[in-house]
Amino acid sequence: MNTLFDKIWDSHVVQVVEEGPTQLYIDRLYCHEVTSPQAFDGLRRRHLQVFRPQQVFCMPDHNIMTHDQGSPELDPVGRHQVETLDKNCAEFGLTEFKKNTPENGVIHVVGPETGLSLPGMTIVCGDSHTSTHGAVGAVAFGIGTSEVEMVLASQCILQQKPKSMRITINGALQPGVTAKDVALYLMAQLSTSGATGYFVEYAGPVVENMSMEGRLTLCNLSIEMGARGGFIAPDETTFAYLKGRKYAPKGEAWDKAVAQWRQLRSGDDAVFDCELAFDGADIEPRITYGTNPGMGIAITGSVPTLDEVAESEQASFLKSLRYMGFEPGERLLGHPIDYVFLGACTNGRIEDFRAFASVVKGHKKAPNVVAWLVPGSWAVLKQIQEEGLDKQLEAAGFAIRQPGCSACLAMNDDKVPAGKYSVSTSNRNFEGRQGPGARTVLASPLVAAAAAITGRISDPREFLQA
Ligand SMILES: CC(C)[C@H](C(=O)O)[C@@H](O)C(=O)O
Ligand code: SF4
Repeated sequence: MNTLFDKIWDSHVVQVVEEGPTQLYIDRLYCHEVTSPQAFDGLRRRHLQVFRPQQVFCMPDHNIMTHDQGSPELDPVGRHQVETLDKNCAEFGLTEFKKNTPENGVIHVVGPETGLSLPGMTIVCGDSHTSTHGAVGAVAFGIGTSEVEMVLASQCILQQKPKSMRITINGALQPGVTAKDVALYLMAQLSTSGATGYFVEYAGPVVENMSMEGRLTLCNLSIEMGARGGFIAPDETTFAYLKGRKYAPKGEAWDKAVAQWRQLRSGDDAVFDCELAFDGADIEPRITYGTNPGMGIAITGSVPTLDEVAESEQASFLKSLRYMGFEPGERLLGHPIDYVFLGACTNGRIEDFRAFASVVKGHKKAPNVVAWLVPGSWAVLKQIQEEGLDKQLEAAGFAIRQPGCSACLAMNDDKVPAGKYSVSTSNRNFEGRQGPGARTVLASPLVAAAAAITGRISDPREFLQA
């Protein structure tokens, strides 16, 4: 009780159905092209309008190509979904950030960076990684397509209130350890179902000292621990990040909003259904070795041996290793790789490009590596160019692509071929996620950069500039 989650949730309750779900008011609905078509079809079938069109923002991101965005998608299914979103937005009078325009990008990158996602809000989208927006101090979670229809029609949703969990990360992170490593560490500790049924508040000195980009990465991966969502109480870092953003309040309205947002924290006497604490000093740069994001190790570590795995999980563990082409007990440092992907709503922000470039500095891309460097949005791309990171990376043999979900999931042209190893800054390493038969090793932008210049799984700490 008296948690920040309770405060935001309770202030959005329209009514509680006796022994049933809560009707919750939604401040923002985001829609992309993959999970919205049937929702719009449903509205048409029922002759309904969108109830609060000014609170709905749409953009294509999954299917769009990361090259030649002026042309239609080469893949007919993708092209159809992108065109259908355009038509639906026009028909229902919704704001759309169309592909190949300055406000487009991956929704979970665009929402916070435009100031559409603000502290204290309830935010939903037909996409599991909606948890990302929790980094600004919002209650944000993914919903299904029938729920998208419900929110379009009523700006409300029916939900069971989740349980609350607080994860405190004490101490400080060592050099070369990023928010991504924190998330991969938490997933390995909790497993991919460890937070099922909970909404997580991240707290403690490590989180307080994290940049907004880092917080967005951490909250992004909440869903991969099974959590309904994850969020961080807004503070000066949040306010500094949001100030002046296009859709954030301005002038007097800004001052008033910040005064209100300062109240958004869990009480000192807050009681959580579950409390966990970790020490930031225990976290090393990490990689995954298996086919779910919880199957991870420190980069200097080894794949578990069979006797380290619970008997009930041994069969799936071995299946996973067979897919990945790794052996139990194997050290992965030095293992050759073929592809590197920097991007996604996990690590497609400016700080991620700065981190990647900092490792690359003074080196060249390994000739055998195919590297896809994909900004999460056009705004990120613009900043990359303004900072000259594009020139720096191009001189080292890299090319920057146009924004989109890209190789995060094989729904567009950027697919990793079967059997090839990809070090990827995205959030999922499931079988076939980056292409049929593709082998994904999840990691931070620093680890991805070290792999890109050596052609192997490498410890980025060896390349950190003093
Ligand atoms: C396509 C969409 C439904 C999906 C999600 O919900 O997460 C995708 O974004 C993903 O990352 O797997
Ligand atoms: S970047 Fe990846 S994880 Fe994020 S929304 Fe797109 S497909 Fe999903």
